[in-house]
Amino acid sequence: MDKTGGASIRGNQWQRLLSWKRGKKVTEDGEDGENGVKDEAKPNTNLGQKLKVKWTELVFDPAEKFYYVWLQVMIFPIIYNWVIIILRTCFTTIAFNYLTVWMTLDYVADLMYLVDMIITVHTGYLDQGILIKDLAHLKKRYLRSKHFQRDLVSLLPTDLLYFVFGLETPMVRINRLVRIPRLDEALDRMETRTSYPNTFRITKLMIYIFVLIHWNACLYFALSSYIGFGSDRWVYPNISKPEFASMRRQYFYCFWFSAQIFTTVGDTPLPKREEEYLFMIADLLIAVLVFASIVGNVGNVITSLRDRDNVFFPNHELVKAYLRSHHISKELRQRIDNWYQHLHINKKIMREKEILEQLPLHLRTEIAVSVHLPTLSKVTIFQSCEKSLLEELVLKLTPQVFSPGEYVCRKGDVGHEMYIIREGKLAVVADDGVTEYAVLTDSNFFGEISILNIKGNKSGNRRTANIRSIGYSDLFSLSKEDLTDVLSEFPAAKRHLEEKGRQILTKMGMLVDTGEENEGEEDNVETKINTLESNLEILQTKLARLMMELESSNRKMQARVEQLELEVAALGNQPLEDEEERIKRELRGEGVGEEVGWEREEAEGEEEEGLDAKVKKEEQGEDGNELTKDGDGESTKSREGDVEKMVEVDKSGLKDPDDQEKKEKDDSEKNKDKGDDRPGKGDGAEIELEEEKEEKSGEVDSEEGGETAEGDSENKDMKQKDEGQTKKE
Ligand SMILES: Nc1ncnc2c1ncn2[C@@H]1O[C@@H]2COP(=O)(O)O[C@H]2[C@H]1O
Repeated sequence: MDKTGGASIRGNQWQRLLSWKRGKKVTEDGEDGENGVKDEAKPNTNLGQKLKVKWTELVFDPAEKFYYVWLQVMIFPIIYNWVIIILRTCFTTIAFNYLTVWMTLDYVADLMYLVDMIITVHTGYLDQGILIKDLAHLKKRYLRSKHFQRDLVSLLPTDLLYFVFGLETPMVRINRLVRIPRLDEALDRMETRTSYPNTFRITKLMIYIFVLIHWNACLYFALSSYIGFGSDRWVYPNISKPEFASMRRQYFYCFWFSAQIFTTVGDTPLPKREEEYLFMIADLLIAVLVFASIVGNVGNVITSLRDRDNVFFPNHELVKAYLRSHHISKELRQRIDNWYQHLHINKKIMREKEILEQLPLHLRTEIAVSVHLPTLSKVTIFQSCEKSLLEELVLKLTPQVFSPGEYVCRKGDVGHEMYIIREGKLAVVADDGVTEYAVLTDSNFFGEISILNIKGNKSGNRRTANIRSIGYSDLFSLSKEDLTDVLSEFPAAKRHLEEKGRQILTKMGMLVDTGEENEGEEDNVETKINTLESNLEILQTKLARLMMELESSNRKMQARVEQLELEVAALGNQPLEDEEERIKRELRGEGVGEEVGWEREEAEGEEEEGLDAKVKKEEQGEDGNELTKDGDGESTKSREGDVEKMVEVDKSGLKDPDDQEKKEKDDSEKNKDKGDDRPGKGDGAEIELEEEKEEKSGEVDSEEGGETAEGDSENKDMKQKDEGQTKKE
C-alpha cells in the first residue's frame, strides 16, 4: 500500500463495514478487491479469523458520520470520570454505597477509552486534501504524537493502587481525566454541525460551569470534613443530625453553597478559619472568571442573534430613527411597521444575496436552486427551459414583498425590471384604481412588456398597466439587464415572453402591426445570405476550373519546349542552305514548318481568327487589340533575331564537327553565365516572350472582364491547331 493510500471514497462507511462482515474487502474504488474475490472463491470457513483481519485493516474517514458518532459517544466516559472520581473521593458514603455500580461503570469507561485509542489509530487524516489510509503510516504517526502519550496516561492501570490504598481511594483513577481534549474535539465538532450553534454554545458553557461547581462542592464537603462538620457556620453542618445525614442532602447542600459563591449572587456565611478564607478567596477569583465568561458568552449569543436578524431583515431601528427625524406621517410609518412585522412573522428573508455572498459560487447556486427552483419551474415561460437557464436565473432574482394596496408599478412609468409572483395576488387595475382587468396569482409574471422592446409597442419602454398588490405579495424581481443577458442565450424563452406581451398589447390596441414586415425583412436578409452563399460557391468552382486550366496549359508549354528543343537538334543535322532557306521562308510566313507558321498565326493575331471573334474584338474597342498586337509584334521581332542567331550557330556547326563540339562546349559554358546568349535558347526566348504576351493579355483580360472568355476561346482555338500540328509531326 502506498503512503497516501489513494483518494478517499465518499461511500458509506457502514456499507463498507457490512461488506467486511460478508467477508469481502471493498477496495478504494468501491469494488470488490482481490481479497474479496478470493473470499468468494473459497467457502467462508474461518469467518471469525477473517473478520478479525478485516477489522484491523479498517481505516475511518474523520469527515464521515461514524467518526462523528463515536466522538459523541466518547463524551459520556470522559464526563463520567470528570464528575464521579471527585464525587467518590469526597463523598465517601456515596462511593461505598454504590461501589459495584461505580466499579462497573469505571471499567466500561476504561473499555471505551481503549476502543477510542484503536479508533484513533485507524482514523485517516488529510494530506494535501487526500485521505491517508496507510495503516502502518497511521500507526507510526499516532505512536509519535502527543495524543498517544495522553491516551496512554489516561489508561495506565492505576487501579492496581487499590491494593495499596484500598477501595476507598478512587482518586487513584485521576489519570482518566487527561482524556479531556477528546471531549473538546467532540463538542467542537458538534458545534460545527449543529443547526443551533448559539443554543449549543450556551449549553456547553453551562456544562463546564456545572462541572466546576460540582468540583467546588466536592472540595467544600471534603474541607468541611477536614475541619469538622458543624464546627462553625461556614462548614457543612453536623452530619449526625438526621436533617443533614442523607447523601442527597449532603451533595445538594454543597452544590448550592458552591453555586452561590460562583454566581456571586448569594449570601454565603463568613469564613471563620484560615482554610475557609483561603477556600473562599480561590473560589471568588474563579467566580469572577466564571461570571465574566457567562456574561461574555451570553452577550455574544445575543449579539449574534441580533446580527442574524439584521442580516435577514432590513434594520428596523435605523429606519424608525430616520422616519422620526424626517417627521414622516403617522400613516406611512404605520404601513412601514406593518411591513416589517409581516417580514418577521412570516420569516421573509429579504437580504438573501448578502447572506449567501459569503459562500463560493457553486454552493450559492446550489442553495438558490434548492430554495427557488420550485417557484421558478412553475412559471410557464421557464417550464420548458433548460436547467442551466434556471440556475443562471435563480442567482439574479431579488425577493421583494409588497403590502396590501401597494402599487408594484404604475402605467406610464419606465420599466426597469419584471416580476415573478412567488406568493400572493396582484390586480391589473385601471387608472381609477378600482376597475380590475385581470388578477395575477402564484407563478404568474408581469412587467415584461416595457423591458422587452417588443416591435410595434406603442408604449415603448413605459409600463402599460397599473399593478396593485391585493394582499401581501411575495415577488421576485429580475432586472432588465439580467433578463436580457439570460434571454440572449435562450431565444425560445424570449419568443414566449414576447408572444405573451404581444397578446396583451393587441388586446389593448397598443400594437402597431409590424410583425409581417419584420418577417419580410427577416426573409429578405435570409434570401440575401443564401444568394451570397450560392454565389460564393459558383466563384469557388470557377476558380478551381481556372486553376486546372492553368496547370494543363503549363504542362502543354513544357511539352512544346521539349518539342522545340528536339526540332532544334534535328535542324542541326540538315544542310545549311536548306535550313537557311527554310527559316527565311518561315519568317516570311511561307514556310512549310508548321510550328513557325503557328507562331506567326499567333503573332499576327487576328488575321486567322474566326469572323465572330473578329467582330467581338472590334466591339471591345481598340485598346485591347493594340495591346495584343504590340505584344505579338515584339515577340515576332525577337523571334526573328533569335532564329538568325540559331542559323549562325548551325552554320558554324556545319563547318567542322570538331569545331562544332568545341563551340557547343563554349556555348554551354557561356550558357551558365549568360541567360539570353545561350545557343539553342532561341526557342526558350520565344516561349518567354509568349509567356510575357500571355501575361499581358491576362492583364488586359482582368481589366476587361468580358473579353476574358473570348480571349480564352481564341487562345484555345490556336492551341488546338498547335496540338494538331504537333500530332502531325
Ligand atoms: N390585461 C393584462 N393581463 C395580464 N397582465 C397584464 C395585462 N396588462 C398588462 N399586464 C402586465 O402588466 C405589466 C405592466 O408593466 P409592463 O407594461 O412592463 O408589462 C405589463 C404586463 O406584464
